Amino acid sequence: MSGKPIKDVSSLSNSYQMLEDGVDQVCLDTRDLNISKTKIDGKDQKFLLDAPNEAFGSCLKIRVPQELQQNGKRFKAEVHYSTSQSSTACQASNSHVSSALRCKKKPYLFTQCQAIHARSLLPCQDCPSAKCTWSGAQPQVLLMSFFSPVIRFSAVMSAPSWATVLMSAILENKSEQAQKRVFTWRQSVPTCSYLIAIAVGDLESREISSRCRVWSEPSMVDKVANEFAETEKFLTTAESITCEYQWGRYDLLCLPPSFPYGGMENPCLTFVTPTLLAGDRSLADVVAHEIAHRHLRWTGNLVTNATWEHFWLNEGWTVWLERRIMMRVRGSKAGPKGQARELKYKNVLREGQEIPSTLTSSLILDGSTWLETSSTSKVLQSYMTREVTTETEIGQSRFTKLVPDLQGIDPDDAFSSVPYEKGFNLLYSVQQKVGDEEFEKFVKDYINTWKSKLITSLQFKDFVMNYSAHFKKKLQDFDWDRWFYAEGMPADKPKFDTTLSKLANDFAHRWTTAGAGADLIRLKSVGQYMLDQILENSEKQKMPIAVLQDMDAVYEISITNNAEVRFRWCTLCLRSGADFIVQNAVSMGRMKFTRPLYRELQRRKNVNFYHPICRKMVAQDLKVKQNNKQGWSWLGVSAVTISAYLVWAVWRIRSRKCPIPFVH
Ligand SMILES: CC/C=C\C/C=C\C[C@@H](O)/C=C/C=C/C=C\[C@@H](O)CCCC(=O)O
Ligand SMILES: [Zn+2]
Repeated sequence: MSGKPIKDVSSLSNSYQMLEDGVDQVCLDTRDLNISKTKIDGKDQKFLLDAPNEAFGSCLKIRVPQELQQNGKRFKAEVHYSTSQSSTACQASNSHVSSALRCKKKPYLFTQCQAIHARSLLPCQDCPSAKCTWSGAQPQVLLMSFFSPVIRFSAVMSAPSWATVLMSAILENKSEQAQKRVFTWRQSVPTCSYLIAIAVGDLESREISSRCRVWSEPSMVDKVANEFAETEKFLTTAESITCEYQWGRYDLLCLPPSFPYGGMENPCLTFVTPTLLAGDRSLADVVAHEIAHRHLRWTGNLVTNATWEHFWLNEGWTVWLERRIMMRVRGSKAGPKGQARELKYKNVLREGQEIPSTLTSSLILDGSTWLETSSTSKVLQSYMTREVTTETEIGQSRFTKLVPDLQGIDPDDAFSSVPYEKGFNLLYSVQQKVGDEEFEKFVKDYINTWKSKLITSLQFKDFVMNYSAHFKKKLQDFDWDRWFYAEGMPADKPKFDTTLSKLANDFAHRWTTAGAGADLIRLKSVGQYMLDQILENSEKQKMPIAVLQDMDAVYEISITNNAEVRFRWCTLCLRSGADFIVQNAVSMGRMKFTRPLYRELQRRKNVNFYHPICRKMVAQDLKVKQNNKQGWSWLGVSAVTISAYLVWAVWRIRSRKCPIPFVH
């Protein structure tokens, strides 16, 4: 807690059983760990740490004595180690990380292990195919003991008496000892290393339901409880679509602003970014997404992609279920901002067709426009519509394959919205071909068949094609190879209702060309999509600052609490050179926003605020060399007071009344 991620030496103790003769070493993934000692059955043993590979770290090899090298032999291997400041899994700080939330008082530590960062927290088999359970044992700083083949490890953590330790597990015991608190955790569902998660800080909680509790720093906790008050409703809805929730508790931790993702489906304890705190629950679809991961036994946490190449099976399915949940929860009733929903569901009724998702974020609304127009997919989107031109783009285009080749590649480098949106498109396309009712039944059968198993894309294809004669017939021309292995979107994509997207395009066109007149837009969803379209148009033709001022007068965009809208607005303003907008910047580290804004900003300041994963990826985006320990080597170049992301609030037109709110 003093700047180093995990300060003291931890010991990790694994039990192994030989499954064949002649295995002479135990190999574990590590990255930037300081290994001091290894033991087999309590006796010191030699170990070897491979030279580090940039993407994958170093393999730790512990020598197994000759007498234990036969099939059936059991032994215990121990690793004594400490993490280092370069740990990409951890972000620890004394106070400044939380500053954007004005909770500067206490240190905070949190981890993010997906995809392959667990190895920088503990030596482990850091791949989705290795799962483990864990339970409490002797109190130690961090004791983890693994058993093979279904590995078990125990997690006992101590912290100062003001601090709370949380973990992606069920709390077994909490005790107070001389000026410290000791927490013991149990996870009885076999879980992959990428789902191990820890957070330590000055944390407070509020109960939402008998199985849901939200956590955050004290000054935020009521806001967080209000924003995520629908969590239990999402959970029960997911249960009605699929099956009973398996993980016991569903708690939610709202992290400091530097958390690099929207949400992370850590078992029993979802991690979420504070950028979801819109104040009106309008960004709760991310919570539905994380529930979809964990609630269902199959979309990620119980049925797991066998390797990261099949990541779309985690995320495409999760997006499908997230949208299903939101349809059920928000669809039938008009909410406080009911106009958007009403219009959407009128369209559904009129056309007898489902509009995917709530349209609250950048979505595929239109058969001819897919993917979000912002965020990480900017480059990817361009492949759908035009020829690839630059070398970087050629490098990236391979990741628009649903099943990319990740040989030798750090999964972080391949990450984009492709597995999410293209994956969803594939599933939705199958649904449209076989019919809604048949698909719903298929979903339940799929879950029951594959729960607690690993799955590859080809296994999925076989399962679908052999599911029933009806499926076989309806999908006889389905071009699986094109979906899996070709770049971009296949021509045979699902059809979506385009009413709203046409409306948004029309408004965007009017703002772009005439510079006014879009004042009929009352709907947040359309407004957001409209901004996407304007952004796209503004690549060719900058929006004049006067028009932006007009837009802000009409919609009051610059005071919205909706981070999705704010992000688009900031990008647009920056692109138009309206730098005066960004003087009082508030920093947020969610990569979805940070990376594109950094690309837009091309300015360099406040780097150490950001999470190590975010720093790495942004450094790549900007093609600069990163110095892990001190932030970026180019830090300090800029004299301008601009942090990276959400850049907020100085400028607002006060002289004009805003007749129609953008809907905040
Ligand atoms: C082809 C796919 C390659 C790799 C997949 C595995 C992991 C990628 C790695 O970079 C980690 C991703 C973590 C994601 C966590 C949560 C997301 O759902 C958040 C999405 C973006 C956001 O909303 O901020
Ligand atoms: Zn997900």
